[in-house]
Amino acid sequence: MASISGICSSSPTLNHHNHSTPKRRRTPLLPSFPKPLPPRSLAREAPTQLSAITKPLHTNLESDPRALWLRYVDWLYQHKELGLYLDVSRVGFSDDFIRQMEPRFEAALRAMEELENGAIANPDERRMVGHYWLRDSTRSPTSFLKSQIDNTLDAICTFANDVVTGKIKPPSSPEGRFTQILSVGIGGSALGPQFVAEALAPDNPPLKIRFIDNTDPAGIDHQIAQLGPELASTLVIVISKSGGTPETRNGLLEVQKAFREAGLNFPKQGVAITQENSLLDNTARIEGWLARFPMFDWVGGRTSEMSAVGLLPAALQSIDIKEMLAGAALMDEANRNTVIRNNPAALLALCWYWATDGVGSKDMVILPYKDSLLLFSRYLQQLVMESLGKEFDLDGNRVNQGISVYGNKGSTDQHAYIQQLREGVHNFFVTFIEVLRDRPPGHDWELEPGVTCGDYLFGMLQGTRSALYANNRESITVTVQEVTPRSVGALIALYERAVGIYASLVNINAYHQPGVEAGKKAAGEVLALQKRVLAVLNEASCKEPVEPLTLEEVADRCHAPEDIEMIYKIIAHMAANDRALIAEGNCGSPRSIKVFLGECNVDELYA
Ligand SMILES: O=P(O)(O)OC[C@H]1O[C@H](O)[C@H](O)[C@@H](O)[C@@H]1O
Repeated sequence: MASISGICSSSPTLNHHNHSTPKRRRTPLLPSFPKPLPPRSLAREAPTQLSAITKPLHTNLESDPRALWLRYVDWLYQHKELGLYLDVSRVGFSDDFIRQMEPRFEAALRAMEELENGAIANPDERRMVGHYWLRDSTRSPTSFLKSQIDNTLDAICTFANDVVTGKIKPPSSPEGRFTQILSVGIGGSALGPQFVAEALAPDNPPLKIRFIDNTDPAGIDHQIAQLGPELASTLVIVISKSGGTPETRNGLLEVQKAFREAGLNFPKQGVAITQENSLLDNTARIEGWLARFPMFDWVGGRTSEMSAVGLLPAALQSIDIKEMLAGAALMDEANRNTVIRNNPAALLALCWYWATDGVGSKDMVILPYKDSLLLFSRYLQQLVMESLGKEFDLDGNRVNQGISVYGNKGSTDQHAYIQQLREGVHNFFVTFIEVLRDRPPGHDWELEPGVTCGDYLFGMLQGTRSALYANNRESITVTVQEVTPRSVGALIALYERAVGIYASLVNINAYHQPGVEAGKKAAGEVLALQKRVLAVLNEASCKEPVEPLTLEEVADRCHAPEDIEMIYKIIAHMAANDRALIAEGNCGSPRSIKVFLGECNVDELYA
């Protein structure tokens, strides 16, 4: 047989996929490209259902230093107990704009109040939205929900304490106690714990945390390899609200395989965080895992950091979770204020509306000047974009809402993309996150007369803020004293509420994610098609002599000629992983290839 060339690889392999009955498909898996849209006008139209708000097309930002200082002082929001400030002076909204927005804010704040009182705030899924109750259970609408929250928090504290003190031990570790956490989860079941670990974990936590948040086999292998012999003292926390997310299931199966190969007893080291009676919950119960913690129907994944999802991993790293909850509760209280300028979340939402024309016309760039807040922008990306990125509003009008979020950290980004922010396309507004305390007390020193390392960081932030403003680029600054469990809890609560208020302002449901399903469904169809391709190839490879097939022949025999491009991609992927052989041609010229399987699977043939 001819050898392989191009991007395909050569070694034969066995395949064990089930045979499924081929069905004729109507919709191709790779849709043809839609016609290009006409260029978007600079000022997009406001959503049809809401009365238009007048805003000058080009904002004339205040340039007189004295007037700017007065604007700064006038609008500065301070939360004394949290030591948190919000400066919106470098966003150019006018008094007239605020007057026009006031009725919408009144409605939005009323909607938030109803949500907190237990209204069905997620109408599509007929669900309450209760993440605010997690940090003040007395606000839950029923005593049953209150006891669920309180009992879960108690259970988390007791379990974490028992693990950290070694009362709960891994069965076969020479260390005699758990030393590592391997967290398996994706999206809202990973981003909060990742952000909080990066922000708050001490340098030497009692348990170090690692994450599997993808179905990338090489990434999973890397995490397991890094654990090495410490797998024996690893607590595996599998997190999934639905309990059926494929990536998380795959991560679990891979980890369980590693445990088997190391001769370890997985259930004695496994913890599940999921909704009661989900697939994951049932598996954990039947297999007798070490512990199970609930996720609640009324807490969405992207707002679950203050549930067991975020609190258990944090507590195991000795992060003070009660302080996180206290910070969030204080912020929630402030965000119930009905006067816009005294309500930090409302102020943020106001700035977002102004900066993006209420239609997402500008991106939100998040720039924390603190390494430990590196993952804040990634965390906010899901919170903001999955909540606000919606095709339809609550009245069924097509609005294609959303605000794009990206960012990394300063001053690092000043040596990368800030060039474009200062001088390039004007399609963003910035949020600086400033941390006043540079280092723990007693560690500072002057690396040149009168100047510390932290002074440079401060100077970089202030310099960038001024330079951007001088070029008409708007910015918000959120300032905290220190990165502590309390301030991180407050930051999370601030953005959760700002998203909720903004969603009301633009009349969308912030608490569902219908768009995510389309990709998941399409992925399922690709895998189903792959099984059919394998069955067809297996049949041809079992012939004497073996019958290599062209792509057209595979597509015909799969009864899926319209899916030939996807079939090509499936075959190229299998060939790159030594699971199919290219007999002729190469993957660079798809029409030339003839493909077969290295071995015939007779069982599969008669399955
Ligand atoms: O926690 P899970 O049910 O596994 O869900 C994990 C993630 O999956 C989905 O893709 C949703 O869009 C996310 O909102 C969710 O956080």
